[in-house]
Amino acid sequence: MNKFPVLEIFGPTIQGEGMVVGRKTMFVRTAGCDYSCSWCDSAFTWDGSAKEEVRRMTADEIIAELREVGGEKFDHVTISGGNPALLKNLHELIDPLHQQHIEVALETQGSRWQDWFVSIDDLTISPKPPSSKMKTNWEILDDIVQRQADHERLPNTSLKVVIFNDDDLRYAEEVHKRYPHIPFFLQVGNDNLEEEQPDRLASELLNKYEWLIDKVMDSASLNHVRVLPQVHALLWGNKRGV
Ligand SMILES: C[S@@+](CC[C@H](N)C(=O)[O-])C[C@H]1O[C@@H](n2cnc3c(N)ncnc32)[C@H](O)[C@@H]1O
Ligand SMILES: Nc1nc2[nH]cc(C(=O)O)c2c(=O)[nH]1
Ligand code: SF4
Ligand SMILES: [Mg+2]
Repeated sequence: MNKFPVLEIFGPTIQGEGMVVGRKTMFVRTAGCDYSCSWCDSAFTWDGSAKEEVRRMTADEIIAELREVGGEKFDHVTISGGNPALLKNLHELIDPLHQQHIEVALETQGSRWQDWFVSIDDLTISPKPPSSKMKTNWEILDDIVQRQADHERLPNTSLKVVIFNDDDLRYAEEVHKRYPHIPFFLQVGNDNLEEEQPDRLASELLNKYEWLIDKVMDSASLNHVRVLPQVHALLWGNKRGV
């Protein structure tokens, strides 16, 4: 059995973002990322600050802990990171979850393909806009979308772009134009990762949400889209494990 680097197992909570926002789910957060986004809200997964907390776990051990923490009170697991698409053998976790009638979602930035993508129920691909300082590899992103289409998995796939400024909006327009048939989400960027008081963060994020809504309403190339905040950030701020 392969071992996966795990930083957090928590829930049940609501999926706070994107295509299945509001869905009751457990989270498994893996360590390690091939990106280093300037505004990453989970930088502890790759910047070394939590390296002592990383546990190398088999799929069986992860599922046992999901049951320990969540009991019978879940039927959906979201795998995030870091970039869980760095893990070649993740089907070892996904397949037994499906056997237990548990749906599996995954968050990734679209920098790597894995064959097990086609068995994910809710695949969120979140290419990174200019404010992140990361560069999109369009060839790889095209390839991921094409492979999902070839396997008739587009109904299980979405794109989610985080927006901090006008440049990011232009990038989002470019992504939506390139993949018009993929459900498209624009998400409010949180640039106050230091704030410890949830109510103060919420009021800032709501202002940014309104700004983003106004911008999207005003764009003729962002019509078949959804605009969302990070609901968990509105409720619980920058707290980990919620
Ligand atoms: C922490 S990432 C992990 C998964 C994967 N590495 C990715 O970026 O898609 C999960 C989601 O959080 C988003 N995210 C990260 N930092 C954020 C921030 N400061 N504000 C809003 N969304 C953020 C990412 O764009 C991604 O959609
Ligand atoms: N509630 C909740 N929803 C989320 N959606 C995406 C998350 C992530 O960090 O990937 C996340 C998270 O950490 N918590
Ligand atoms: S790709 Fe995701 S986990 Fe990696 S640095 Fe960017 S937001 Fe953070
Ligand atoms: Mg998060």
